[in-house]
Amino acid sequence: MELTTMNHPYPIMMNLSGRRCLVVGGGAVAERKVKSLLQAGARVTIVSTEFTEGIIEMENHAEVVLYRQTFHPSIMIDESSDFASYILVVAATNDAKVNAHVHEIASRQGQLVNVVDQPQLSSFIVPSVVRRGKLVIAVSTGGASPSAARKIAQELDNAYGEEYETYLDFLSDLRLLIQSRVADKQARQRVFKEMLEWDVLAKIRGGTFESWKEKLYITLEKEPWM
Ligand SMILES: C[C@@]1(CC(=O)O)C2=NC(=C\c3[nH]c(c(CCC(=O)O)c3CC(=O)O)Cc3[nH]c(c(CC(=O)O)c3CCC(=O)O)/C=C3\N/C(=C\2)[C@@H](CCC(=O)O)[C@]3(C)CC(=O)O)/[C@H]1CCC(=O)O
Ligand SMILES: NC(=O)c1ccc[n+]([C@@H]2O[C@H](COP(=O)([O-])OP(=O)(O)OC[C@H]3O[C@@H](n4cnc5c(N)ncnc54)[C@H](O)[C@@H]3O)[C@@H](O)[C@H]2O)c1
Repeated sequence: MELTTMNHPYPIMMNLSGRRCLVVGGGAVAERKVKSLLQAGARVTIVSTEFTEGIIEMENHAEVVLYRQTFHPSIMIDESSDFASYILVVAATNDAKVNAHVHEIASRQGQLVNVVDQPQLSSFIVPSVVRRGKLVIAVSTGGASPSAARKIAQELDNAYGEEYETYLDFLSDLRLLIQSRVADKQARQRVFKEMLEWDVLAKIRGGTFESWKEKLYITLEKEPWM
């Protein structure tokens, strides 16, 4: 049997902060997609005949709007309505025809669309994700086995501890400092590589990181930087 999902997916990290997204359907799958959209800072409108308890609780969230109604194309087409201008659409009902209809309208309008029961129609699929502050690890099987994607992500979840959040914040701050102080591109890149060899993670785990960082910054202040 041939795999009908994506053979060459293009992985991207999208900035959805403040962007409007539409989820059609209010079951367990819709709830999972809404949660991940909210984590990304999106504003989410959910249209469904019924909602899970979890989605109803989300109504208190400032970025969530619920409409209890049957899907109708005007929801997505009518420019004057509250529903227009979604950057991203998720078709998550348990009715394949409705999901296909949502897909058809979204595609016609050039919107990105995820169809939860027909991956072959989707312009994007959702990976399993592990987050440690600025570090985001996304695992996808291109739809071949969502449960395998989840299992692999759980393995990575165990392998990459909480210390990675502090570590990435440190690398990010230091990188900005070096970018502002070291004019020579090659010299900058040497320092970036060298930074990765310092055993910072062990220092974070061992509780000596803050005092070490303080000393490092004092030393760096004295550096001639060229
Ligand atoms: C990663 C994750 C993200 C998320 O949903 O947020 C996600 N599915 C997750 C879990 C999961 N989904 C399913 C099971 C049951 C076991 C099983 O069937 O394996 C489990 C396991 C579980 O629940 O533990 C069933 C299932 N999933 C899809 C179909 C339809 C089809 O294949 O036709 C069916 C069959 C429905 C049926 O037959 O009735 C389709 C998709 N699911 C995807 C993503 C996309 C491909 C991802 C990839 O492979 O890269 C894709 C293509 C579209 C999309 O949804 O974007 C999330 C883990 C979140 C986490 O990490 O916690
Ligand atoms: N992508 C995935 O990760 C994944 C995982 C499991 C299942 N699925 C598929 O996703 C589908 C949805 O799963 P679920 O567990 O959330 O189903 P569910 O039955 O719990 O929820 C379906 C929701 O769709 C709403 N709905 C149905 N018809 C509608 C309409 N015409 N207009 C508006 N709302 C409508 C219902 O009110 C309900 O809230 C399943 O049919 C299954 O095929 C996908």
